[in-house]
Amino acid sequence: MEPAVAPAVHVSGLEKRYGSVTAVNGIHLTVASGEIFGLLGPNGAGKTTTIECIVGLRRPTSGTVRVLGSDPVAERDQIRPCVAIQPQHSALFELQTVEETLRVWSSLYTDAAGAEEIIDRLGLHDCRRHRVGKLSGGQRQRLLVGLALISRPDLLVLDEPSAGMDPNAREQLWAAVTGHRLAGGTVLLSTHTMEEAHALCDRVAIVDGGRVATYGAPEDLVREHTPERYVTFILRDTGALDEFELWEGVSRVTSRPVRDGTFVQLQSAVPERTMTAVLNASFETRDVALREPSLEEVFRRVTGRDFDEPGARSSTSNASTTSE
Ligand SMILES: Nc1ncnc2c1ncn2[C@@H]1O[C@H](COP(=O)(O)OP(=O)(O)OP(=O)(O)O)[C@@H](O)[C@H]1O
Repeated sequence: MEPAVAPAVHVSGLEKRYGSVTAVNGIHLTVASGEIFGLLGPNGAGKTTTIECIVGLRRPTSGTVRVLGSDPVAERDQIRPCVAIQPQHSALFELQTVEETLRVWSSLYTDAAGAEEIIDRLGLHDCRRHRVGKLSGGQRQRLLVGLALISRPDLLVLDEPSAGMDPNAREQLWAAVTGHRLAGGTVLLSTHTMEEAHALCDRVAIVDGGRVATYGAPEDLVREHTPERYVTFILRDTGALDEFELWEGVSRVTSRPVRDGTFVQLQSAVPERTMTAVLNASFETRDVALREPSLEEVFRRVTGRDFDEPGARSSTSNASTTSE
């Protein structure tokens, strides 16, 4: 019989308090070997603290953390060769070039990835001879992720890796993360963007107020928590807005002004019927579409508030971020 493989990460009842502040309030989660697992939550949800406890940088106030079967604080030396987290900016020498930095870090490990491999994987060709102090935020962020990849860790841990990246840089980062999983590695990352969680993660834990509100595969979470669909359209005349709430199956109406009318979103239990009603209505509409719900709706269902409310943040700009 095959020996049982320990999960990459197992967290049970994790609590972390800083004086009177409870940053993490009883988190339970398991990251399976070989998956990309995301901690998704707004500012201050407790993601960084959870990650710091997982990599052994902080000692939990209570609860259990196991990484590759070991206690990350008491058995730090055991997990150190197998786990990598992206370093802080302060670990870099501003006057070294990207290439020099990668070569130096690569020389610290046996069987490390070389500078060329990391430059390729993170798309750092254009800035390979730039001094670290002159890099843009996105380039520096990719370099930091590249440094975490150098030791070919079994578990790669990334805290908000795409912060400050433009869409191209983010695509390269995502390809590097997926490539690490394809090579047999496990990835645990935190993010505050729904889009990143959906595009990249096999499973996500939605973290809010120091707790996991729910977790699972993004598609499963959407299916489980948001059985309704959305009909969206541009309405020329807002006079009709009040009547939508009275329509059969419509449970939520959101709208926001756009250049030549009002963007309307109807949450409906009978979306096809709602769509037909919109198309056949007497008022003028355009761009009528049926839309699947996203993790944003899941967040609202499980926490009772919008992801982009004060105290939360969201960088998504798609149509689902409507205001009422
Ligand atoms: N060293 C600390 N001392 C006191 N409070 C802290 C400390 N670190 C974090 N906190 C508080 O704990 C809570 C959780 O913070 P944490 O950084 O873990 O959240 P996060 O989800 O990573 O958010 P962010 O995206 O802003 O980093 C916040 O209220 C934060 O202010």
